[in-house]
Amino acid sequence: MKDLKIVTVTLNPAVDLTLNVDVLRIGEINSVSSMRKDSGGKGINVSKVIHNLGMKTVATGFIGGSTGEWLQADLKHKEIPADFIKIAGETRTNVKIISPESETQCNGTGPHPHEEDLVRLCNKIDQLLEDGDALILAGSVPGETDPIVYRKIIQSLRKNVFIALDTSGEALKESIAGKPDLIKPNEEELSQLAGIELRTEGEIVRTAQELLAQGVKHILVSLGERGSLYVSKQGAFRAVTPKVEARSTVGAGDATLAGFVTKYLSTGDALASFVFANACGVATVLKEGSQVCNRTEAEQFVNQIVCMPINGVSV
Ligand SMILES: Nc1ncnc2c1ncn2[C@@H]1O[C@H](COP(=O)(O)OP(=O)(O)O)[C@@H](O)[C@H]1O
Ligand SMILES: O=P(O)(O)OC[C@H]1O[C@](O)(COP(=O)(O)O)[C@@H](O)[C@@H]1O
Repeated sequence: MKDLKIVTVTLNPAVDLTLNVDVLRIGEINSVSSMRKDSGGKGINVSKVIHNLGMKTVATGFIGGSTGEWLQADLKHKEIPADFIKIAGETRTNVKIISPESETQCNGTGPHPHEEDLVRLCNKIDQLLEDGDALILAGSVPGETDPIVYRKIIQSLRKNVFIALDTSGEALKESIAGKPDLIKPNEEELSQLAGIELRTEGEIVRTAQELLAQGVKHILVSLGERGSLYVSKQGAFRAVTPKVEARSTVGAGDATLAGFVTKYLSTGDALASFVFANACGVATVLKEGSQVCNRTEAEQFVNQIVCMPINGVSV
């Protein structure tokens, strides 16, 4: 069989600076007990997981300035294939403050690409992909960039590939018409897309079914420590994850997406992919900072994920 590959696109990468504090007091001087610096941004994290799972991946997108250089060097050190486009401006730094009670995130805006940078990116994606591969578009849209950007990228594709999208707000809304094969919103992102607060499992499933009608084939809604929901033509399913002592949930959504697409591309089994996705998510919350799971860590959780069909969806 051909060696399939997953290309990830991060329009707005970040260096994640994680500060661990024993107590966080807003408006006061806080002591940092430990800190770490990781390369981050959604597509980049997805590529890290795919690489750890043993599948071929290439990370692309936009980087800028010395922060971008650091990020690229870090990926090189981790032997993760990367092929980024340099743009003007400085790649952002996202600060995560973790205390025993809370996780606070301060994320930057990031430099925005010009129209010609986008053309270069679309050409690069086309060069990197072959028929049968997968493309994962993940993360926020930088600065003043038009939120239609992901739809434009999808529409520029000349290869027959599986397309997964993980973004939020206007960018998610504008991308649905591009008919990505899979989306992975969390509960809040799906509520924003629906324009109402989704309070019950039934409401989430019904919203997902409306998206199916609009051409999205797989909807994976992550619910943090409550696991996730999966909706496709096969039906609606719930996965419950085991209770663990989370060190940092940063990157858990990215690991979930990577787990699903990696398994789905190699097996075509959507439910096994859904279970594996959750196993990757749980295994990642046990890691400090923006570190992600490897295959052994994820596989340890597969048998502990309880996956069941959702029958008789109630409001
Ligand atoms: N505290 C937790 N305990 C166990 N599993 C978790 C926890 N937080 C997240 N997960 C797992 O990781 C997945 C993705 O996490 P989530 O926080 O929903 O993603 P996102 O970062 O995109 O909002 C969840 O669906 C679940 O499987
Ligand atoms: O692109 P966005 O939505 O601003 O998010 C960027 C942040 O998301 C992360 O990729 C983590 O994402 P998840 O916690 O959703 O998996 C961080 O590495 C990064 O700082």
